[in-house]
Amino acid sequence: MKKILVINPGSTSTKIAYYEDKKERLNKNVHHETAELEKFATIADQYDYRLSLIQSFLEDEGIDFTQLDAAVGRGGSLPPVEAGAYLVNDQMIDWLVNKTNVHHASNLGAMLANGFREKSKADCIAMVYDPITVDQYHELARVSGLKGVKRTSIGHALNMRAIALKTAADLNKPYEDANFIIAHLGSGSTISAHQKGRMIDYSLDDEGPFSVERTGSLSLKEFIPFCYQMTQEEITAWTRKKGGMISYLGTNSGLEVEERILAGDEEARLILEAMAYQVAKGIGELATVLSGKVDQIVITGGLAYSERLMNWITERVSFIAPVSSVPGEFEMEALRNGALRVLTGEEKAREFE
Ligand SMILES: Nc1ncnc2c1ncn2[C@@H]1O[C@H](COP(=O)(O)OP(=O)(O)O)[C@@H](O)[C@H]1O
Ligand SMILES: CCCC(=O)OP(=O)(O)O
Repeated sequence: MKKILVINPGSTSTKIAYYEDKKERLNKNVHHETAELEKFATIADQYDYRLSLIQSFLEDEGIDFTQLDAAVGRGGSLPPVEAGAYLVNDQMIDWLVNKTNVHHASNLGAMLANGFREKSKADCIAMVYDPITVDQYHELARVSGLKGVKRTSIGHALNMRAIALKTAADLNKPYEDANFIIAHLGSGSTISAHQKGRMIDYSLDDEGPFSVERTGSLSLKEFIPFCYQMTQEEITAWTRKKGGMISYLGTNSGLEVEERILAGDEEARLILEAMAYQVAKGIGELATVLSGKVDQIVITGGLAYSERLMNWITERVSFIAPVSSVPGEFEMEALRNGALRVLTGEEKAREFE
């Protein structure tokens, strides 16, 4: 029996799960107070705080973390990498702490997994799976339109690949023979074009549709003047934490917006419908990347629970391919499955270099 601890750090919480083989023994979302996290200057500085909080939580739940076979974390902003498993090593931690310029909570995944590996038995491994920087872009997708400005593949690779594999299994078609468009709509959003088992292009929430907190694409001529009124940190926070739906409606909660629409709030309806409209445009754009050969369109993430949003998107894109939804995310299971495949020798974990 393989004992696996899964750690998925988010901006306001750390999801943790403990499995014995595929059996889930614990699955919890440990919430972090904003005031607590604001005390730390950087994401990496949150390490000790999150580690001890998770440890006390595991102790309270009677989970023995000294006998783990694997501690697996959501992979953060590594340099562009192939999909799959990566063992945590000193180079990886050095990159996430000192070198990356994408400061995202997932960067703590490798560090926290390593922290629990150090507390566990000698043969326990620490690894990450399908980090946010999985890069399978094809050559054309890398050209941005301005030399020197890169198009980078940074998104919800873990959940999108898990959903793609699930969809392929549901359709009884090998993933390597299938073409899908998978839209992850959570706090952030990524839409991905999967061609024969590879995510060859994305429509992201900093260059495609807006999400609940992020702006999506903006008119450069309208936006450039703002860049002269703020620091780089301020403008990054504004566009990534205070953009999109929250900038119009003051909330990042799709649930609250649904309630407002039910109560007759016309602005709430307009903005949610505009989000659906932009997501549909993103899907349409990626359908051209696949030359219209799309087996299935799948909407996932928390917003896929919204029937209203699903209907608005489906109305516009169902001419391309059948549309289905897998609400929520399957990141914990995907991390567990990756660790299990490595522990059983079905998949080889790469060394990060
Ligand atoms: N039934 C629902 N209707 C509308 N929005 C929902 C529903 N359930 C969850 N959401 C919204 O989904 C978003 C969170 O998605 P989620 O995938 O959990 O994000 P993350 O894991 O990135 O924080 C929130 O805006 C939340 O309010
Ligand atoms: C940075 C790409 C992945 C991402 O946006 O994740 P969250 O939505 O969890 O912030």
